[in-house]
Amino acid sequence: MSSAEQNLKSYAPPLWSVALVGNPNCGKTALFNLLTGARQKVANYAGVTVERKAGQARLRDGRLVSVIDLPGAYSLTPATPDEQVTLEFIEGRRAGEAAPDAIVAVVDATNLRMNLRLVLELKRLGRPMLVALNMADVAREQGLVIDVAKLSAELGCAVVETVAVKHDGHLRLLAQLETQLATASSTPAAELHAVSAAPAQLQQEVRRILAAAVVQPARFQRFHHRIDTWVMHPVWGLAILAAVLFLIFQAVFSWANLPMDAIKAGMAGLGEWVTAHMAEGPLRSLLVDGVLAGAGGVLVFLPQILILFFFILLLEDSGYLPRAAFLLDRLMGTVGLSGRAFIPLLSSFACAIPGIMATRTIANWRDRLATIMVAPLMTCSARLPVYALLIGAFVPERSVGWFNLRGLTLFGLYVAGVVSAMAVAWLFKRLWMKSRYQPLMLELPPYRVPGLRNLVLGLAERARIFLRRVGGIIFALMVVLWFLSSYPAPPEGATGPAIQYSIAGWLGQALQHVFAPIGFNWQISIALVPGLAAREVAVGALGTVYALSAAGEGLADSLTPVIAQGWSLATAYSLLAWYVFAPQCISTLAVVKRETNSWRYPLLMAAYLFVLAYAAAFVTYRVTLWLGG
Ligand SMILES: Nc1nc2c(ncn2[C@@H]2O[C@H](COP(=O)(O)OP(=O)(O)OP(=O)(O)O)[C@@H](O)[C@H]2O)c(=O)[nH]1
Ligand SMILES: [Mg+2]
Repeated sequence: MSSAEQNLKSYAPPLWSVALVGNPNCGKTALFNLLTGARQKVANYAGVTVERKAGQARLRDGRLVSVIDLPGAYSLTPATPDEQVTLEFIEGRRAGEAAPDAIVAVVDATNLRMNLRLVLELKRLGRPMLVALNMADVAREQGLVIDVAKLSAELGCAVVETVAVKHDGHLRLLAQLETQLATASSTPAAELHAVSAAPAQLQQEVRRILAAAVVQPARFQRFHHRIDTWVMHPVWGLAILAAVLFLIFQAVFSWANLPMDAIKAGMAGLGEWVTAHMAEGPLRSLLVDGVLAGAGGVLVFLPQILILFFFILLLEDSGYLPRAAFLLDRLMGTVGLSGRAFIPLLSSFACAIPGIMATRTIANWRDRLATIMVAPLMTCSARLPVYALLIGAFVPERSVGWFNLRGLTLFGLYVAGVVSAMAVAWLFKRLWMKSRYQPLMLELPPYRVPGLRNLVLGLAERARIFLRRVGGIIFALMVVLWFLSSYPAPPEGATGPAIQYSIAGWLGQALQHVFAPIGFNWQISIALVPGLAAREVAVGALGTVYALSAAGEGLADSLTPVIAQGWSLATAYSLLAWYVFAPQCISTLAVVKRETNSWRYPLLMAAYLFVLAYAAAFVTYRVTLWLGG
């Protein structure tokens, strides 16, 4: 054992730590995932990571190293809140956190001209450093010849090639970390190159290094230029975008039938089995009416959610998204949103929480706030079960020309969310905070064939999150709701279903006064209460409430036919309209509080969304009734 190692042993914890620093979209997170086995989000556009994440990597000799993934930064002069995180962290200025022991500067080997500037800036900090020359595979394909030894000599630190999308693409980096760790305690801070921070001089230095260490291929015609003439065309581009989104919603309905039927049949079978094998009593009712009808009713929507995410992941990894942002920039500019808002808003289709966090890539505070305020109007995946349930019950399975009518309706609901977000943003900027339109500056990544590994991991992650919600918060709320719906038990000689005499029944009747004008019955009114915590709970809650209100015999084995018979079309449409707007997600409000650092904005958000929801449901209900619904 070397003396250096003994030295390290003697001050064992905290672990030796390295931070991954580099330009946006150079593959830091992909590398982080490889090194630590984490599953952080990787996607082909700038600004995916907005928070620092820590993990541990095991070196080949068994020692552990702490690895920190950071948001990408173009330079050490931060322009946006996410870049700020990076700078503060590597300088050790974040409260309660020590600066990393070494920096791994991750660079995109195919874009050294831009990436090396940051490396030179990092170098000036004088900290132990090594360079991971990532995307070595793509560089080789492009015919780029990089003399690693020369580059290392020029930069004055170790340089290793990595391929963050291959399972063994990080081995050289691991080996280098091991070497560096062995000498860590004996190495003084790296010697400083006399490089000035002035941008022009940095650029000159980069050019000099490139000339010495890199042989550019003779004219490389990027194939994405040819695709872009179509995809970014002002007319064809929009048509392609509309077609892509449209196809996704078609697929959500037409592909999901088979697996959904299978899950439904499984749940129904399980319910029958429990009913047959358990004595009648509260426990059986809890299992069948509470858990299976409630949480099981939500589980059915797993296939649709996975299909939606399959497409979102494909789009994210292909490099298409920033291009769509450019296409829509003008449109978004007219309502006062920045083109940079596109990706946060698109992420909000999955869930408003990462969407709101992604607004950290927007430098202008007013633009950022406007984006945060409208993010919950994007249809998050938790609304999908509610939409799907109501559409399944009220919209006939029919095709209109080439299209599936249900898919069409779903598409319409998503469009309603987007259009109202635009309208609210417009009003918001008009009434409250004017800021001038700023043209969009966004890096266009090269197109990439989406990696299977990333896709599979991403889907597994979504499934895990959904199942955890079903098994966690949804399950817990269902049990509470079952309890509230079953007790107190009905008095002797009561005739109606037991739930009418319970606490929940009583609550539902009271709330119905508020909701009657928009056409909600007492069952819906009850379901909205636990649905406040998380949207899809409302579906489970309806399952439980209806299972318990079907007195005795007619146990609702599936919710769809029950509501198809019991509700008017006007009620169903009104509930859909309510769901397009209502702020039924406590976690979203909590994140808004955190990101804006004040209670003012989440409260304002909740208020305006409730008013909007009530108004929209009211109008929808009245108009549908008037039309004879
Ligand atoms: N072919 C190839 N693709 C890579 C490699 N490393 C990363 N990618 C892809 O590059 C894209 C960006 O990867 P990320 O890991 O999200 O990049 P990042 O540096 O964390 O980006 P930000 O978080 O936005 O700063 C993804 O589409 C990855 O699949 C590589 O070595 N080779
Ligand atoms: Mg990242």
